[in-house]
Amino acid sequence: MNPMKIAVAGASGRMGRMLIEAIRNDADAQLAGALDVPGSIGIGTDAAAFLGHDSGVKIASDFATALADAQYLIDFTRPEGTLAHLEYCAAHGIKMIIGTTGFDAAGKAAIAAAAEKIAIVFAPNMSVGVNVTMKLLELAAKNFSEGYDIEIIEAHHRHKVDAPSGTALQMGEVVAKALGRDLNEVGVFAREGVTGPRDPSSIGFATIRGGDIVGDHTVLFAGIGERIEISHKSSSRASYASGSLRAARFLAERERGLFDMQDVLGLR
Ligand SMILES: NC(=O)C1=CN([C@@H]2O[C@H](COP(=O)(O)OP(=O)(O)OC[C@H]3O[C@@H](n4cnc5c(N)ncnc54)[C@H](OP(=O)(O)O)[C@@H]3O)[C@@H](O)[C@H]2O)C=CC1
Ligand SMILES: O=C(O)C1=N[C@H](C(=O)O)C[C@H](O)C1
Repeated sequence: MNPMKIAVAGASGRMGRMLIEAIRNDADAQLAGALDVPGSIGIGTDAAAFLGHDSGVKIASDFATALADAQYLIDFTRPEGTLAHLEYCAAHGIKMIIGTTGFDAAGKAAIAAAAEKIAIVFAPNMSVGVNVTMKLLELAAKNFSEGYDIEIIEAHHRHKVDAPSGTALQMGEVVAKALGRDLNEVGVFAREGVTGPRDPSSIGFATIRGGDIVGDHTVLFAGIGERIEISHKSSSRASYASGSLRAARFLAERERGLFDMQDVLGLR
């Protein structure tokens, strides 16, 4: 098999760098482009310079240069960036792996519309562990439908800009769906002052931001006389990068359509 020609958006970011390192270590993948915003610190430098390596790929800010040789774009940036890249990729037949979080409904609809033209994997968490945890949550929620209060607690590093995390929201959606509830109706995202007693159908969210926490998620099922906690903790971003490359391999045979990591991992 020829190596997959992969460009990375947000090349100077935490995930961008992790992806460039993962591509370098994967015999099936080749770094084919590196994209970042105008004015970003790495523009014009070699994309693998932080590894002390010369990849021959310079970080560029214009899409035509950065994506000229790319078959795939892996995008971990910001919603507005991803949506601009999406338009270009859909017009030029470049498949996308989207890890960015924090989209509103219109952004998600734009991704779904683009997937009629190109193949896309879009998931708030690319790690195998988190995606298996989603299945555990489905099972747990079905068995704790009465008498258990459900709260989702997530913790991330001080630089994270969106809350709750995309993963926490997906966990809430999985649990709500298993219980026949709508997260838009039962999600509680803030509590302060005299809140009154807890609505038993609610799903609460709590967010912690600090230091260099990579990403912790816990779903708490609190009953009378017992508590069940299902937790996942990331200690490195490597699992997100390896999951992204697995997603690219999954897209190799697909021309169009919207997929997530449950599809990639055969968990659906
Ligand atoms: N799905 C998953 O498994 C995971 C998802 N994420 C998500 O990925 C995203 C990025 O996370 P992280 O790498 O930590 O963030 P960083 O801030 O470290 O990196 C973001 C990168 O995107 C660039 N960028 C910023 N704004 C724009 C824009 N408008 N258009 C294009 N590029 C832009 C930044 O450039 P500059 O530095 O110059 O501003 C930077 O290179 C977040 O949404 C996060 O939640 C993170 C980890 C795992
Ligand atoms: O910003 C991060 O770091 C992470 N973001 C993703 C999210 O919002 O769920 C995934 C992971 O938790 C790390």
